[in-house]
Amino acid sequence: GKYQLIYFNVRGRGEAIRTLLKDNGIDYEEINCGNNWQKEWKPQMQFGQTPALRDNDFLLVQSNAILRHLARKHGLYGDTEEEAALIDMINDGVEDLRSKYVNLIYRNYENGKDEYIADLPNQLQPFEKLLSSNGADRSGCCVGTKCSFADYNLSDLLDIHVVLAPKCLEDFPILKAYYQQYLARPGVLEYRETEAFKQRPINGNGKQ
Ligand SMILES: N[C@@H](CCC(=O)N[C@@H](CS(=O)(=O)O)C(=O)NCC(=O)O)C(=O)O
Repeated sequence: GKYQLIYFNVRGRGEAIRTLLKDNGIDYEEINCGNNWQKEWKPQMQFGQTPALRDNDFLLVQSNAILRHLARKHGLYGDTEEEAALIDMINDGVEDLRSKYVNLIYRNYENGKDEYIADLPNQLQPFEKLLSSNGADRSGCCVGTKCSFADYNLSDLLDIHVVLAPKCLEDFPILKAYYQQYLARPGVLEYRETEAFKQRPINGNGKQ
């Protein structure tokens, strides 16, 4: 049956999942759990949190576990064990920066934004270096020559940081080209032109 993505109407930790599904032509149903979160949805979730993916009668939470589950099922996890390990490594690096971003947005935006943006080059440099060794600026793939789930997560991370700090990729030509390759993917381009994408806030508190 069809997958169901259960999340709030925000990009947040769901957008990499949505873009992976859309770009790979994988049909899914979007369920907005914001309407009755506390009573109906939160109690069903293993950690009381969302996003969640329902795969028939299998319910999975944790955004990175969802990305990996879809990657295993749909061939988006590299071609060798080493590639899979590098994809995991990069995705974990994305998670580290995403967690810092989430903390800024929800707990320290007014006082922490300038310092966060000043430190952003230090956070992006490792990705620039990692992607400079395999032609990711041309292929759009952070590992090997085929897109993986980490590409959707890393590209979404760059996407939300370009909103926060528009010039943040100016000193990172590889990352900038890699991000442009992502935006030019037919499936991504098409999805980003939908009203569903355009009207969806990045975060739940209106800050970006
Ligand atoms: N580690 C989890 C974090 C999930 C999480 O923090 N979810 C938030 C929503 S969001 O921050 O991802 O937008 C949530 O369910 N909050 C509601 C609640 O905790 O009751 C993941 O990666 O999925």
